[in-house]
Amino acid sequence: MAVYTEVSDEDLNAFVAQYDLGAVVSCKGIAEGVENSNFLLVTDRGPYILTLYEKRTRREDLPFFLGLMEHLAAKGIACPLPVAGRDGQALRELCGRPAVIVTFLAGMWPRRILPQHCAQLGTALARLHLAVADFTMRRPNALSLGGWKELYGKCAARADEVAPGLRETLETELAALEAHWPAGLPSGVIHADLFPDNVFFRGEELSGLIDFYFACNDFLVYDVAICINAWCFEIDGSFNATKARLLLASYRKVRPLSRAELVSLPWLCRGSAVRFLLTRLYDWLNHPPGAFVRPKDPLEYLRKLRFHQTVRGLGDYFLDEDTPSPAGS
Ligand SMILES: Nc1ncnc2c1ncn2[C@@H]1O[C@H](COP(=O)(O)OP(=O)(O)OP(=O)(O)O)[C@@H](O)[C@H]1O
Ligand SMILES: N[C@@H](CCO)C(=O)O
Repeated sequence: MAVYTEVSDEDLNAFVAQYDLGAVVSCKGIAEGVENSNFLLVTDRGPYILTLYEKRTRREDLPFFLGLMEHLAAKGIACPLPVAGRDGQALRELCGRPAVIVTFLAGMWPRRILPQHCAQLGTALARLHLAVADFTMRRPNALSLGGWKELYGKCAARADEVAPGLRETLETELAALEAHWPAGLPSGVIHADLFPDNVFFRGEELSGLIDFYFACNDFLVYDVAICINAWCFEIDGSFNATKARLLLASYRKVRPLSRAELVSLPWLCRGSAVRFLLTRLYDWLNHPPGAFVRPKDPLEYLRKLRFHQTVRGLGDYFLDEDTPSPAGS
């Protein structure tokens, strides 16, 4: 479960006393998530989420993430809002970790993804991209080509322990991505980790987005590629074109995609597959024995990468247009 840092009652009470939230009623560790320690904190004022930021979240990035959530909430995007203490500060420290209390978002993430979830996701993602247009803070994507190469360097020697030939696959793919990565596409702040467990629904309706801790500046359509990988494959590894088509169609109704963006999608899907393959591979290889957080399966993303490598054009995904082939590298 994702509680890396235990918080004593004494520390918690002293921490919460800095806010206008009344007294602590209960505080329970949340099992889900792999990055940070999350607690469901209930005070006299109701439920909140207490997050202690762990290894991969850099302290200097936190003002960007918190500023982004404030900006989005002000624009009407349903997302957690950082709660300020009586001193006006939202970001403080608890048990030696940067820590924040954010508002609680009602809803559940979908355990079984239906096409209508993907349709609503497309709308929400496009709205998010429009809402960040006037957000002025910037954070370069540390997990793009340069970051992938760095991660590859840390994993290469042991990659074949996870799957025979993985080292060579990654090396060849990174070179291909470097040669074909698009340039000059419309850019802005992207969520960059909008997996199903970060999208809440109440009944049939999408009720909010969480977990902005990988948000960064990059091509907006790269976020679409991340979502295609995270939402449009079935458990057996097959690509679900209906889901992808719905995701794309609903996105394009809110934020039209240019031809250049559409044509780039296959390479962006390959890049996104490599991004999650590499972070998962790194976590898999560096997982302390006996740790309670189960690392996610890197090979799921190797299978997705292999699928995208066979794609000859956009028609193989969801569009009828005859577009140039990204394959053949
Ligand atoms: N604002 C919120 N309102 C309600 N529940 C929340 C909120 N934030 C987090 N949660 C709960 O905590 C869980 C973990 O949160 P989150 O996804 O932010 O953690 P993480 O460690 O960053 O995980 P990930 O592995 O997705 O990066 C969520 O699945 C959800 O159950
Ligand atoms: N969503 C990521 C983990 C958290 O960032 C993954 O599934 O690999």
